[in-house]
This record gives sequence, structure tokens and C-alpha cells, in this order.
Amino acid sequence: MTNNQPLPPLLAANGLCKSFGGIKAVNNANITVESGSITGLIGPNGAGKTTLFNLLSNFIQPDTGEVLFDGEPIHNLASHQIALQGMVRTFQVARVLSRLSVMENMLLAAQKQTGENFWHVWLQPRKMIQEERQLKRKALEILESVGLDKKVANYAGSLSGGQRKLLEIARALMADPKLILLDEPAAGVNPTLINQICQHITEWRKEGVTFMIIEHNMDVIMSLCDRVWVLAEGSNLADGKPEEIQNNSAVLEAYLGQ
Ligand SMILES: Nc1ncnc2c1ncn2[C@@H]1O[C@H](COP(=O)(O)OP(=O)(O)OP(=O)(O)O)[C@@H](O)[C@H]1O
Repeated sequence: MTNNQPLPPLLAANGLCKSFGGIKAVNNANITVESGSITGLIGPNGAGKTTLFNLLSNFIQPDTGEVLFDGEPIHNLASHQIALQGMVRTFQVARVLSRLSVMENMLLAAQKQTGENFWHVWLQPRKMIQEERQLKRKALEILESVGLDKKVANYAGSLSGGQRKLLEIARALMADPKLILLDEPAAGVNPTLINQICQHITEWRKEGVTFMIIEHNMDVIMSLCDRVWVLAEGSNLADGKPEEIQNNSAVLEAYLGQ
């Protein structure tokens, strides 16, 4: 039997609203992210992009509307449960644990470790040690792929801004995510490192990771994304392929009118 039904989106936001006092930061926003895509989210400063990310990851609760991840509502799930389901995020200012080493930052992000359970530490110490070894190997592989393998023993706080962003993305990958929400991965990063980050994102997508990216750097958006959503004043302004968005007069007006 053939099944020609299109796959449901990996992430869907329906009618999201969020106000802070009198400010409607997100106002009836609708977004979908297809599995396997690199999806962009752009808009002028203050358009509501980060607030929308916070809602998509249930970091904050919407006033109205719902978010479905893999077809399931996420409003009752805590951040770690959402990560276990396969959605992780990074922040505009990378949130690494400065006083821990790069490796410790990576290991903390790993999911489903036997060692997380107190009784397993007592009952299965060998299994725990094996798992830790495997996790370290995995962490090292990911760190190698982003060029941070020489820094494993360094404090995360000693990394440059760009390297912290790489560490944050590397850490997100430790959770074997289906979807990573990246908040301005190129902001404050030098052009060489931006190119590297873009190459890594393309590689990871080939390996099956879906991305949603907020970014002000239009070269990054245009070169990476399959589809771009545009927010203005908290609401959907446009969505489409990068070249369609580039030539959309309403989008140009929203940016130029800033
Ligand atoms: N916690 C908060 N309390 C009050 N107002 C907020 C809060 N968070 C966001 N806002 C307001 O909501 C609006 C949208 O902000 P948001 O940070 O989501 O925009 P953005 O598109 O991510 O902006 P930028 O591109 O400048 O980062 C802004 O007017 C902002 O001042």
C-alpha cells in the first residue's frame, strides 16, 4: 500500500500570542518546520523572534496558542523532557558553564545516562564507567568536528565568543537531537568561524538533524535555509524560499522602515 500523505511538520506553532505588560511581543504567530530542513526566522530588531523561540522551546508559556513537536503538544513538558523528546536550543549569548571544562560542559548535556540514576551507580558501576567512556569518545568526536578538541581541558570561560557558540552547538548535539533551535549563531563571530559554523550545520543536516535559525546575517540565512519565516511586530509577515523573501517588497519595507 502506498502512502502519499505528506509528513506532518516536525515543529508547528499555531496562533501563538505572548504579551509583556502592554507589549505584544508575539501576536498570533504561526510557524512550521519540516523535518530535515534548515528553516530561517528573520525580522527587524524587536520583531519577536527570540520570544517566539522561547515559546517554541517552552522556555516561557504562551498566553494563547500551542506548539506541537513531532505531533505532540509540549506545553506540559519541562526543558529537560523536551530535550529528551529531541528538541534543544541555543541562546543569543551562549550559555556555557564558564567554571567547568569544555569536556564537562559536553558531558553534562548527554541524555539518558545510566549514571543519572542513583541506584545504577551502586548496582551497575561497570556499566556506568563504560557509558562514561563512550560519552567522552562521542564528546571528543563532536569537539573535533568543530575544532575544539584541543580545548577539552580548558575552562569554557576561557573560550572566545565564537568558540563558546561552537561549544553550545556541540553540546546540543550531545543530546542526539532531532531539532536544534539556533539563536543568532553568527552574531559576534568572525567571518572565518561563521563559514565553519555554516559548513557544520550543512553536514549535521545531512546526518539527519533539523535546524531552525534566527539570524540577522542575511548571507547565512540565504546560503543555508530552505525556507524562511519573517516576523514583524510579533506577527507573520511572509514566508517562502530565501530568494522569494529577498525580493518581497513587504519584507524590504519592514527592514528599511526600522
Ligand atoms: N521579558 C520581557 N519583558 C518585557 N518586554 C520584553 C521581554 N522580552 C521581550 N520583550 C519585548 O518584546 C519585543 C520582542 O522582543 P524579542 O527579543 O523577542 O525580539 P527579537 O526579534 O528577538 O529582537 P532582536 O532581533 O533585537 O534580538 C520587544 O519589544 C522587547 O522589548
